[in-house]
Amino acid sequence: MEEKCHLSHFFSPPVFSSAQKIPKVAYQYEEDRGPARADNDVYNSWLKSRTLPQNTGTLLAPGNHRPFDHTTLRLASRICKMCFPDILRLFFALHPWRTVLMIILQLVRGMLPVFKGFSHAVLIDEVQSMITSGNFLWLRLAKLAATEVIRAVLEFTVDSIASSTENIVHTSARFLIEYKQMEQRVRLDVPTLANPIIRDLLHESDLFVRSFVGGSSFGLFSMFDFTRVLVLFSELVSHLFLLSSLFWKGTHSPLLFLSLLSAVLPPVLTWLRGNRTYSGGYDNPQEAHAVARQEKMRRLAYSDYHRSEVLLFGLGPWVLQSWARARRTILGFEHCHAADESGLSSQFWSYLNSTGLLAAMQNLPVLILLQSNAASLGMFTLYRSSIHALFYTAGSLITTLRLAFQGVFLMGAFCAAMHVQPQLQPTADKAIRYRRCSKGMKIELKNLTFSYPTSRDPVLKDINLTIEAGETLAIVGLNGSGKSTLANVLLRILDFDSGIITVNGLDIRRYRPADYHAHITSVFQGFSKYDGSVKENVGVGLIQESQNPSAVHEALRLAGAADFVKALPQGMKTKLKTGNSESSAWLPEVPGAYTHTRHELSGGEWQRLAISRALMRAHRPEVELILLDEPTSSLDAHAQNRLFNTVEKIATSSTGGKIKTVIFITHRLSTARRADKIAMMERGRITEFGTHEELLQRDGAYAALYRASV
Ligand SMILES: Nc1ncnc2c1ncn2[C@@H]1O[C@H](COP(=O)(O)OP(=O)(O)OP(=O)(O)O)[C@@H](O)[C@H]1O
Repeated sequence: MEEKCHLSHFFSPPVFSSAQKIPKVAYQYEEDRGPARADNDVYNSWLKSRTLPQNTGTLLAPGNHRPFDHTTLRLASRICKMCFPDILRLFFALHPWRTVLMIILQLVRGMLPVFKGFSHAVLIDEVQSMITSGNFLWLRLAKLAATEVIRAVLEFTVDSIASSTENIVHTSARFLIEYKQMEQRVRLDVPTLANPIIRDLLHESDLFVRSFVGGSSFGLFSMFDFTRVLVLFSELVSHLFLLSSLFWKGTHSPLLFLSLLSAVLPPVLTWLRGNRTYSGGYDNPQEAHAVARQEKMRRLAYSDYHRSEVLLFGLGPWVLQSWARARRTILGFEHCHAADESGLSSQFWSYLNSTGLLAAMQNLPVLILLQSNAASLGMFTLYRSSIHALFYTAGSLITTLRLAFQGVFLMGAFCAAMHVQPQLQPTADKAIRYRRCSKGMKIELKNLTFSYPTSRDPVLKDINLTIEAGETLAIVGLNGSGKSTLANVLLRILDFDSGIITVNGLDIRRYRPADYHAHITSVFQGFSKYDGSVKENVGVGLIQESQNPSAVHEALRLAGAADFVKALPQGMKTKLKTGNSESSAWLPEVPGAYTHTRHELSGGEWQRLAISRALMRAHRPEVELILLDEPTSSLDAHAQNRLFNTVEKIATSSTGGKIKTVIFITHRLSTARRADKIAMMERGRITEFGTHEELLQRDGAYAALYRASV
C-alpha cells in the first residue's frame, strides 16, 4: 500500500480501465420535438465533459466530478444556456405564482439575518446609552423589546410561508422529475440500452433525479439548491451592504477591504485545498474494481438464489477470500486517501485556517474604528456578527457553487436523455402502420446478418428464409447456433446489421415496435418471473384483461396450469417466490416477512405460467404470430403434446383455415416434425430448410440430429 501512496493514484482521474467502444448508432434525436441541433449540442457537450485531454480515448466514469478548468467551464456554460431555460420552464409551469413567491421569499429570507443583527445592535446601543447617561427608562426598554418581538414574529411568518411554499413546489417538482425519469426508461429498447454511452448518460440522468429526492444528501446539486444560492447570495449582499454602511462615514475604505479579505480568505483557502482532487467517485480503476468485487461477493454470501450452488460447489471459502482481498484493497485505498488528506501541505492550509491569525485580522478594523466618535457597543456587535456571517455565507456559497458546477453536467445528462430516441423506433417520416393479413403473418428474410455489440463474428450470417402466412415453422439446431437470437430479431427486440426483413410485404424497420408487438405473442427462452401473484404473472400477457379472473383462468387452463394453481394455498392469488429477486436476499428473515409468505414453484410450473401469459392474448384476432422459444423444455411429453394441440387450435379458424403464423424453437425433434417447415441452424446459418420428410431424405445434419434424438 505504501507503494500505491507514492504512485499518487489519488490525483489521477477516475476513468474506465477498459476503453469504451463508441457504438455504431450513438444517438438519435426526436425529429418531431423542436430543433434537434440543440439536443445534439447538449449531448455532445456532456460527452466532451467526460473526455480527459491527457487521456485521449478514455472517459470519466459516470458520476465522477469534472475537473475545474477552462474547457469544462465553457462546456458547463453551454449546457446551462441550452438546458436551464427548459428545466425552469418545466418547473415554472407546475406552480407559476407559487414559484415566483418562493423566489421572492428566498431573497427576503436571505436579508433576515442582517435585520436581526441591526435590531440587536440598536437594542444594545439604547441600553448602553441609558446606562451611561444614568437615565434608565423602563417604558423605552419595553418598547424596544416589543419591537424585537414583532421583528421575530415577522421573521417566523416569512420563514413559515417560505417553507410551506417551498414544500409544495418541491413536492410537485420531485414528482414531475421522477415521472420524466420513468418515462425515459420505459420507452427505451434493448439495443439502445446496450449502448454503453447511453447507459452512462442514463446513469448521470438518474443522479440528477436522485438529487431531488435526497435534497443534496448525496452531495449532488439539485434544482432545489438553486433557491439556496438565492438565499446565500441575498445574505451575502445584505451583509456587504451593512458592513460598508459602517465604514461610510470617514475614509475607511482600506478598513472595509481588510475586513472583507479576512472574512473571505478562509473559505477561499479551503476551496483551493479542496479543488485539487476530483471527488464523488472512486479515484482509481483498481479501487472501483475492488468495490465492485466486494459487493459481488457480499451478494453471493447473502443471496438465497445462489445458496444451493454456493454450497454444492463449496464456494464459501472462495467467496470469503475474494471478499477479504477486495476489502483489504479498499481499506488500503482509504488509508492512502486519509494520508493524503493529512499530508504536509494539507496540514499547513488547515493550520493557517485554524490559527487565530485571521480572526485577529478581523478585529483590527473595529479596534481602529473604536478610536473614532462614531463607535458604539451595538456597532461593535453588529460588525462582529456580520463579519462572521459573511465568513460562513461566502464559504457556503463557494461550496454550493462548486456542487452546482458538477450538477450542471448531471442536468445536461438529464436533458440529453430526454431526447434519446429508441434505436428501433422509425423516424416520423418513415413510420407506417402495421399492415394486417387475415391469414397470419408473412415474414421474409433476405441476406440477414446480425452481431451482438460484444461479439467478434456475426451470430447470424446471411439468413434467407420465407415463412408464409399461417405456416408453422420449427427452428432446430445445436446449442449456440443462433436460434434464440433469430427469434429476438424477428420479435424486433434486437435490430439487425444488414439484409432485410419484410412483414406482410413491408420493411419491418418501418413499423413502430409497439405497433408490431401488438400483433405478436411469445414465450421467451429466458422468460420473466415477476415478483407477484400467479394472477399477476399471467395477467401481464394482456394488461386490459389482467384483472379478469375468468380470462386468467382460461389462459391457465389452455397451458395445462389450472390444476396446480388450484392446489396452491391461495389459488391464483398466491404470491410467488421468484428466486432471482436480489431484493429478497436483503430482507430480514423474520416469520411472516417476504420469503416466508411466498410460494416456490418448480421449473415446469413456472414454464406453464409463462405459456399461460403468452396464451392470454394468443386468441385475439389482431395477434398474427405466435413465437415460442423452447416452450416445453421443462414439460413432460403429455404436457408438450397438449400445448402443441392447443396452439394449433388457436392458429386455426372455425372453418379450418389457418389464421396465425406459428414459429417454435425446439430441441425435441419429435415435436419439430409437427411443423409445416423446419429450418436447421448451424453456426448462425440456415443450412437446411424443408419438411420433415424432405430433410430426412436429404440425410444431412437434421437427419443425423433426428436419428440421435430417437
Ligand atoms: N447477449 C448476448 N451478447 C453476446 N453474445 C450473445 C448474447 N446472447 C447470445 N450470444 C451468443 O450468440 C450465439 C447464439 O446464441 P443463441 O442463444 O441465439 O443460441 P441458441 O441456438 O438459441 O442456443 P440454445 O440452443 O443453447 O438456446 C452464442 O454463441 C452466444 O454465445
